[in-house]
Amino acid sequence: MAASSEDLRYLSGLGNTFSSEAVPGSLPVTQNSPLVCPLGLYAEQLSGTSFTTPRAQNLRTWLYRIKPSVTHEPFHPREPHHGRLVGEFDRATTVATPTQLRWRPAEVPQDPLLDFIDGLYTVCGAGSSFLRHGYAIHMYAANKSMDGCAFCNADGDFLIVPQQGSFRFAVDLPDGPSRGYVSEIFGTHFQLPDLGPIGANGLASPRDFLSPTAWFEQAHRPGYMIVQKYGGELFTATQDFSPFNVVAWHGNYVPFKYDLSRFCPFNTVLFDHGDPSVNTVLTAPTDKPGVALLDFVIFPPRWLVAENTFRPPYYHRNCMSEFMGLIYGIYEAKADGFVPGGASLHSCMTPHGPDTKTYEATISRADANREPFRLSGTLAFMFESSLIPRVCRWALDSPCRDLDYYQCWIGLKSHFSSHDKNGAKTASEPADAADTP
Ligand SMILES: O=C(O)Cc1cc(O)ccc1O
Ligand SMILES: [Fe+2]
Repeated sequence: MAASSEDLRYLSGLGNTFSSEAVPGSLPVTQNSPLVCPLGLYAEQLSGTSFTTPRAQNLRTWLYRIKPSVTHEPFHPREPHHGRLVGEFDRATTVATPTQLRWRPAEVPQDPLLDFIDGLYTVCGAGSSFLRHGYAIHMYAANKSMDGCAFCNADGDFLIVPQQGSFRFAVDLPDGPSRGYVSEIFGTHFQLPDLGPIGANGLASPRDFLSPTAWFEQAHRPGYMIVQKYGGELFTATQDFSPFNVVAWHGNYVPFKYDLSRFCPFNTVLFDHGDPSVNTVLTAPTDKPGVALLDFVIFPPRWLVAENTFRPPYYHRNCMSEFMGLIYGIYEAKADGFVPGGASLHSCMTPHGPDTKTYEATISRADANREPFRLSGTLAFMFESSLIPRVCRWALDSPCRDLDYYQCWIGLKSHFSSHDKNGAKTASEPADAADTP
């Protein structure tokens, strides 16, 4: 049995410490671990950071369960094992490539039936879940709800971006098939970015992050399967009850969901194209200030108003690596080939930017680019990391791979002329000394 959507209630606010009880009086009030918990529940602490992590980053939750998580048969490697998940990105498992990569969307299969776990496969990543440093980027296509089965991840935190369909955890598919993207971060957690000079408000607001309230099912469930992801591998163990048996809880280590349409974008209002960091929804920091293990950045509908400016993304090479996906619509830098459900990867220092069609259309519509323009009906995103990803062999060999991707820039022709019709300096005239880098 799953909770119907009417049963689902949420608590609002990222980073808050919450309390929730499904039965009045089920949450111990003056201590975490009483000799006997109210209503005969078991107390269980879930630690998301080391015990001694400084208070501002410390994450833990106290759960009051009908039976504790420990009550299960031994773990075994999961069978059948599709073996397309990676937790350590080394030469044995993955490939290094500076090539611009792009993939068409994976078909959501009719057959075989795949739930979220079987439909999940790693595309690329860096580091190691064992060393608690790094990340993995996965994609999934699923056509079946998880039934009598729950997923648990010992390796890291999942940030799931459904592109099609809807689901809830353990992944039920109430409206048919689903497809999407997952970033997984090892050894750290997502937080809201600092806002700097933007001030106290803007971008993603803490109150729009929703965490579920306590909810439980009590029935005897023989053969309930727990799938544990550990070191990039899957293990299963059975138990005779549902793990969704938390009658009460309190703490700040909680799952949350966020509706991207709530994002309040900021942008340049006079000239030039701002850097995409201004659209960061969540960031997973490293120890170096301003250097992310993984930023989740979006390119939402918004007004483009910059004057005398090439408004699409600029051509660039970035020491950060950029994995992109498209949820719906057309991405502003690619006239075609980058479609909803597809993906691209531009690794550290790999040149990229608008395709030829976008460049030519933009500069030939110079007048139109002086008018405010509402970019509508589109939502793209980027997972951006300071760690260079290695790519899974099956992703490189996938029939969805767009081997002609590079062609989208081959048509970029020289527009250079030594006589600038706007009267600016020409190539034959040396620049002023002060202008010389
Ligand atoms: O490469 C991309 O399309 C993402 C991106 C968008 C943008 O507006 C500026 C820089 C950047 O990397
Ligand atoms: Fe980029």
